Amino acid sequence: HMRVMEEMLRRTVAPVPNYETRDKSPPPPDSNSLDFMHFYRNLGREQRLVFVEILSREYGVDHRGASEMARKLVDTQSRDLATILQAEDRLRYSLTPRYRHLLNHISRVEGGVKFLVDLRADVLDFTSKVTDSPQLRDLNSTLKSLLSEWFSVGLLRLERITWQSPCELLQKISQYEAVHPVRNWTDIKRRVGPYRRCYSFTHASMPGEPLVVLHVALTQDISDNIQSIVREFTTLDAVEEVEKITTAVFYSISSTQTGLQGVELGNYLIKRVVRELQSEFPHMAQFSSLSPIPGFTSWLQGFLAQYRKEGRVTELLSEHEWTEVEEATGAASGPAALDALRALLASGDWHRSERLARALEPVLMRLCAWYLYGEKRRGYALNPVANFHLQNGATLWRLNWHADTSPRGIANSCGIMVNYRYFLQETGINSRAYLHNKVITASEQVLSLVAQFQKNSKL
Ligand SMILES: CC(C)(COP(=O)(O)OP(=O)(O)O)[C@@H](O)C(=O)NCCC(N)=O
Repeated sequence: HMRVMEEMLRRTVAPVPNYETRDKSPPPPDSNSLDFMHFYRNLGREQRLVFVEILSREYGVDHRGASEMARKLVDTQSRDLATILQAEDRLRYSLTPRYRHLLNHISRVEGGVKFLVDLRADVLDFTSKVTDSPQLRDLNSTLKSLLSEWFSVGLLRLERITWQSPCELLQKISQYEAVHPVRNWTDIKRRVGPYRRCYSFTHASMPGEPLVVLHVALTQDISDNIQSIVREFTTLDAVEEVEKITTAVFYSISSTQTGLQGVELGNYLIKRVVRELQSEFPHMAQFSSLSPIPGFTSWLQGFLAQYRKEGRVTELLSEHEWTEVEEATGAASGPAALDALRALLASGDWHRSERLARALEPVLMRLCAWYLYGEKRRGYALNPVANFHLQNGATLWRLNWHADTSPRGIANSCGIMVNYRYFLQETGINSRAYLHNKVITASEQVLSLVAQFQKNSKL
């Protein structure tokens, strides 16, 4: 197969036109791109990896040519500006990988942009799982830079999905819903019904394909639980009373194209929807997410195990809290009580006991505040949803106990949900503070929960 692949690449990846005639040379025939796409689509996963490795290795930058241009540029430093600019442009041209010309040609044929989105999804998959080849990383960054230009916010179209949208679009929206799964027609009808909005970004190169989907609830205050949004049986044909709409609650966002990861579509969509809602409801004053906290329970299990191993069991809960846990579980004190607690958290059973839930609320709330505010990965919030909203400039605003009482909500995050609030005048400052200085903007409620955690763990 290698020979067939190499033959296909030789035939379809046109040589780089030389610098002097680069603007005059005719583009290669569309058939080159179409043959390349057709060949690639018929390869299995392993073969695709081999194919893109050859593409990235043999059809990248001509390193010798680039270093030659670099030397020439150094030699022209004493010359006039026009000569220097010319030498710089030659160097720039020599640093363009040969496959970038191919990717540009592919983007111009029917279905080419969608092909490149899917190609990047494969490359991301390979670089994250299989190989760490620097050339493959270069191919990924070339694809990402091209896609970021083509999918820039000015070229995206905002679409509102309603009950009158085509069935196939409503079905896609239901299937893409990654945060609170849609179970049936009534579900999706509610999500696009009264006091709800559903928006997506689409792009001319991928007609009918929602690239990222945002679900919004229109309310009178910032929701503190998801049941009132996805469960409550509001009459599906109610007429919206504008005076009841002062707040927008973003309760689900999902991007649908893996290959567009890093293009920040979700961030752009939230900002665009805020503007859309402000024009529909000029008096709208509050914008916030109601977000899950995926990973909190499993993080907590590891955290408790760590404290048990270090014999610091008493530090996590106060005397009184341990007593409550021991009485509610009948466990002995110390490590045995901690093991009982971990077993309860693993099963979610604690949630059925009113008394135990009341005893655990302060403990789990301050541990969750610490998880969101204090736990980091490379300096940024460990929790991916927190990281996403904080990058957008949102404020870590409020933790909500008993916010998602579904089995999934209890299992994933002990039923706790969080509001990342968008104070529109501050998102720019907050985003820069977070991205440049890793500063998390948090509310008094969150900071006091974090302080309680820190006080306890210094006991
Ligand atoms: C949260 C999402 C929408 C952010 O996407 P986006 O703004 O495009 O960020 P990025 O992928 O460009 O970094 C995306 O990461 C996603 O779909 N996550 C899974 C569902 C969820 N909301 O956590």
